[in-house]
Amino acid sequence: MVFRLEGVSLKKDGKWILQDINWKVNKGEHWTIFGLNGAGKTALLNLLNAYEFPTEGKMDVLGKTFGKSPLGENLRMNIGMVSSSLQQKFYPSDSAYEIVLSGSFASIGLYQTPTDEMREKAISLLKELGCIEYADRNYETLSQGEKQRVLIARALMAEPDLLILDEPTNGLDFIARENLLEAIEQIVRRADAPTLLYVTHHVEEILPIFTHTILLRKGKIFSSGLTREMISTKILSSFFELLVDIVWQNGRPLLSKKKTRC
Ligand SMILES: Nc1ncnc2c1ncn2[C@@H]1O[C@H](COP(=O)(O)OP(=O)(O)OP(=O)(O)O)[C@@H](O)[C@H]1O
Repeated sequence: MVFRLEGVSLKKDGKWILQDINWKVNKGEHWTIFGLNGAGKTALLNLLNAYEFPTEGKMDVLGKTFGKSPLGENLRMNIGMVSSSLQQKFYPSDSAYEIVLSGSFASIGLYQTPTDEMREKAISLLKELGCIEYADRNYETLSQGEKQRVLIARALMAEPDLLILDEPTNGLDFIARENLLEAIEQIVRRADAPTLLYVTHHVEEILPIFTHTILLRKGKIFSSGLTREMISTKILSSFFELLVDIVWQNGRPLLSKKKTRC
């Protein structure tokens, strides 16, 4: 088991942000968290990263029970996180290579001396994620898509058990998005592949590697299970409260609004 939430609810400033979340993720599964704006996706990630604690319910993440073992940094060393808010935190003059290396120490900036092994690993990850040609370029000069690849390589440096990709395609054009999705698909082919958690509000980004999907709406689980069952015309029409159509093409779902007759 990678993590389990049982009856988890989160209240902030008097408002229930998440309610009665029951969710179990097993090794070998890769999940998408699909929800509209304000559904509670970020709140859920903050719980998994132990930045927040549940107001009610029980949580086990990577063998640590919330409320029993010391969490925080300890847990976060095993969770890789890539998000647009993280993108802003790096020093603009650090090179892509230095940023990837800093993943070994889970630090923003490089303050410790990396070993030869770390350096080799960083170069190999830069190659794997297709960023070797801009490895020496300053972070600030990289495009949005290039930055995301570098941050994924950085997250993989620490060999996390769980890799969370929080809307990684934000701001990418079609080609950059598809290239990034291809790189994400390659991650699960690694011998030490982490469990992937992919957060999105775009159905078409749900790749065939994502075996399971959780549909989150208004702080509650609307439905969860096998992606092929969740991403259907019937379930999504009910989820959106709007008649939609899902067509599968090349293993990917395409969403459109159903035409209603006048
Ligand atoms: N401190 C707070 N006090 C009151 N409401 C809050 C607080 N923090 C978050 N919320 C509300 O909780 C809901 C869920 O927020 P969250 O950021 O988790 O949504 P999200 O699914 O990540 O949305 P988005 O896709 O837009 O990023 C939102 O309605 C948000 O306004």
